[in-house]
Amino acid sequence: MTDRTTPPARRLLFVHAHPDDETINNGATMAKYAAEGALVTLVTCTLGEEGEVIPPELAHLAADRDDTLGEHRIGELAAAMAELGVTDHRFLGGPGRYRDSGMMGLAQNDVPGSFWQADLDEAAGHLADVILDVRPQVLVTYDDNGGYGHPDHIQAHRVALRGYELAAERGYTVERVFEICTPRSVVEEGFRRLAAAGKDFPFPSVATVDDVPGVVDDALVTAAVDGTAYAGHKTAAMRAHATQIAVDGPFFALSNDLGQPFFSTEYYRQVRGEALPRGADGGPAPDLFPAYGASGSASGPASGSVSGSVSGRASGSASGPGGGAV
Ligand SMILES: CC(=O)N[C@H]1[C@@H](O[C@@H]2[C@H](O)[C@H](O)[C@@H](O)[C@H](O)[C@H]2O)O[C@H](CO)[C@@H](O)[C@@H]1O
Ligand SMILES: [Zn+2]
Repeated sequence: MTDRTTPPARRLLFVHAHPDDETINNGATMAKYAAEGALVTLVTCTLGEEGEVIPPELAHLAADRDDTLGEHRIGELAAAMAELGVTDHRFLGGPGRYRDSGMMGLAQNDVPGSFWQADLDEAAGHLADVILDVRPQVLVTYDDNGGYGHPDHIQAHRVALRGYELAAERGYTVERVFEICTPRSVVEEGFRRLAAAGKDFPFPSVATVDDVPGVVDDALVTAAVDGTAYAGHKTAAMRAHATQIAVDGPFFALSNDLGQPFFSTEYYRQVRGEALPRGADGGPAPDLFPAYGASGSASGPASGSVSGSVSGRASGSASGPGGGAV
């Protein structure tokens, strides 16, 4: 239980699959809100035990060697959170409760105790406990494909939306739920920037737009959080996840060595709650909380709300439990 006599006015909950996803997807957003005095809570669903290992000197940590990568990534995550100024980070059901399921289609998907095999309501119940403890106004997770079809990302989405429902049944409704996304125009510009780097590009191979998770048409983007001022914090936090991420200038690569552009503005699509007002220019809102202009030009809650049943089956060969609506 969190002892908060007077919790910060603004409280956000991020639900992620592995240590590193929070920084890759929301590092600048988390640093921004933490710096502004909001309570930023991260729930990570696995320890990332099945990940690959970039530094050769740490290769022994891998699941098929010492199988101590999960423990090591707890330390990486703590270091990354320190860089972002995030002090409340938890593992769903406690460290090691749900094991990394590996990439879609691998045998690890079917291992008892893997997150992909989790009982949805049990896992979502753990998240609802956190929601009732923190009482966030904002919840952030992946889209129903987990961004790129990883089983733990898909399951994290399902657990997040089901946890939202269970918390509401227990008396607390999160005001707004957002899915992580990236507008197509931004991704394309990022790859143009990458191509312009030419021979100075630091990685042996280049990712493509299709390698970027959660790309959506620009019109579907609800909020764009400008974290430019926190780009250094995000970069440092990515470096803290040294077994998973290599950073070089404005680019980064995962263990697949596919260089991709780094973004310090991070994007969100609202899927639950009262519709967030558009930005002053009619574009995406600049904040995950409704702004009320000092001029009295209240841009308060727009009319209408966002709802829908969340469903989706994993892409790929594994047919994980808990498929269907959540
Ligand atoms: C960003 C992310 O979700 N990383 C996951 C992912 O890691 C990828 C996986 O090892 C793949 O085989 C590599 O080609 C790719 O470069 C990695 O990013 O899956 C891991 C296993 O489930 C997970 O631990 C890691 O956090
Ligand atoms: Zn992940």
